[in-house]
Amino acid sequence: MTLATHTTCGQLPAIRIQAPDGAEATVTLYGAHLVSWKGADGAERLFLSSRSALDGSRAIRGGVPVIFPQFAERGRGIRHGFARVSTWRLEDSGLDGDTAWAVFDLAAGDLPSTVADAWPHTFALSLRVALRANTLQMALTVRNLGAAHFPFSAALHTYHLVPDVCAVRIEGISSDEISILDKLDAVYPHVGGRAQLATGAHSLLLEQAGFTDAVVWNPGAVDAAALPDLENDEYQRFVCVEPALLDPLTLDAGQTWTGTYRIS
Ligand SMILES: O=P(O)(O)OC[C@H]1O[C@H](O)[C@H](O)[C@@H](O)[C@@H]1O
Repeated sequence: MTLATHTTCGQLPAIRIQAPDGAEATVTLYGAHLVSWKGADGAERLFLSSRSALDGSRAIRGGVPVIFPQFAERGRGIRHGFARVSTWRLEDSGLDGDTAWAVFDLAAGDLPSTVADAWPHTFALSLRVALRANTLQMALTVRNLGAAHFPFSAALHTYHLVPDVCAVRIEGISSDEISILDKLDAVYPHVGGRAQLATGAHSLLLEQAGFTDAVVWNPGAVDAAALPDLENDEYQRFVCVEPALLDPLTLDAGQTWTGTYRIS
């Protein structure tokens, strides 16, 4: 049985990962971007904007953008880094017990010279996506294959699909329960690593390790209207709860860092 098959999402080549229990995920090679995740119950768990570019001309709006090596504008490089707008490679895929998985790689040599010149470090990234039943696990690994250290930030900018953002409740990230009345763009440093997201449809356990921080984002009506790749009312259908490593971490030559995000 083939568990990882080639497909497309819009004009983008993608890989569909299917677990024996029916859980499935689709990852575009552009950005190693998880654009769809369905649990074994068949229900979609991720938001994807109906107006997202799906042709490689700009970052995908929705799913799980991989943020590296900088978060937002916290650095001199392109906004949220180059990983989400680079073309990754499917490295391997398989089945561990009931868990289907695939690994995507991006290395310095894959970057166009304009990007590589602006961030001249010998790195390798890998994203492992694994699923079974109603659980998704992502692991982002950064390797320093060069002779000099480099600093980086990273995040898995997850757009959780919700029936109505007003009904969302998040516990475990802040001392107070988080709800979204209008726009929210909040950074929570040094989180404990376990949070509960009540979407209104599901209660999800969010577990992160390696990523020290969390960001919760919803643009609200006004900012959503200014985003060209989001329908005006679509902000009501997602909340981003993002495991993040915001303060740049310095990775010495030969060192490896891994951040994980588990949603169940
Ligand atoms: O529009 P993007 O570049 O994808 O960024 C989307 C959002 O990402 C993060 O959540 C930031 O905290 C927000 O400030 C930002 O607006």
